[in-house]
Amino acid sequence: MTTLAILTAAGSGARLGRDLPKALVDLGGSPLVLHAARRLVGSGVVDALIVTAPDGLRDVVSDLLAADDRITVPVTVVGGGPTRQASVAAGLEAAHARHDVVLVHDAARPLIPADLVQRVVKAVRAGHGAVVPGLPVTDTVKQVTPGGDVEPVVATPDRSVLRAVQTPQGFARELLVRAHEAGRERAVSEDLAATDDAGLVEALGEPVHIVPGDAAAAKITTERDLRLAELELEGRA
Ligand SMILES: Nc1ccn([C@@H]2O[C@H](COP(=O)(O)OP(=O)(O)OP(=O)(O)O)[C@@H](O)[C@H]2O)c(=O)n1
Ligand SMILES: C[C@](O)(CO)[C@H](O)COP(=O)(O)O
Repeated sequence: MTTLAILTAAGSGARLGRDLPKALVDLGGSPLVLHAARRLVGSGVVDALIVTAPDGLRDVVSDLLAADDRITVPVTVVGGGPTRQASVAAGLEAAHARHDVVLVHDAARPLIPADLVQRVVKAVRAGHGAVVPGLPVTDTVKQVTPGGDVEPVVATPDRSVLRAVQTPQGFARELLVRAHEAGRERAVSEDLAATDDAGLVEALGEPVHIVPGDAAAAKITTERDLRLAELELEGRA
């Protein structure tokens, strides 16, 4: 019974707008991918890592992880695909079948607390095949017909039943493999691809469960998010 984490780091970071891929952008002296890898390993419940790296940067990512003394589990670095879904699928293909639980985590969420990782793994090991951390939605949410500067509102969903989901998402390995195989055709383009792995499990008709998320696991998409992560790291958030 071992747990593998697939750490997605192959995105370009277009919305961050730096001249290097987002996973390699510095946060408090270390690149995002290293923060995320350290915290996954530091949780004590991850036995191996597979990292998806941008084209042409596999060696750079490999060397970074190999040089860090906090990365004490075996690491494999694979090339990513054109979408996050394709990158996770590439990671899964490289996964050894001995790992019965697989976490999928974004390098873009570098500051995950150990207890969040532990909570997800514990719920999968308790028998839930797909487990996702989520936070209550605090804004009122409107459903619109998108397009144009002024969009018509269609509905106001009841926010008490909504959760904003994060990573790491945890899965029984065979369920995640089945979900990616069934959704394979969607992985080619951003328009079709699932934005998270749990979505592929839902498409199979299999149950997905939510455990409490953590604000510290926020995703870095823009410069503002990076500034907030700096504050979080300094304990000032
Ligand atoms: N083809 C891709 C696209 C994304 N990711 C990873 O998936 C996570 C979530 O993606 P996102 O935050 O959207 O990252 P980017 O795609 O890099 O950002 P952007 O959309 O702004 O380019 C990130 O850790 C990113 O590295 C990946 O491994 N392979
Ligand atoms: C998987 C994810 O982190 C869950 O919130 C997120 O959907 C991935 O980010 P993206 O910007 O939608 O690719």
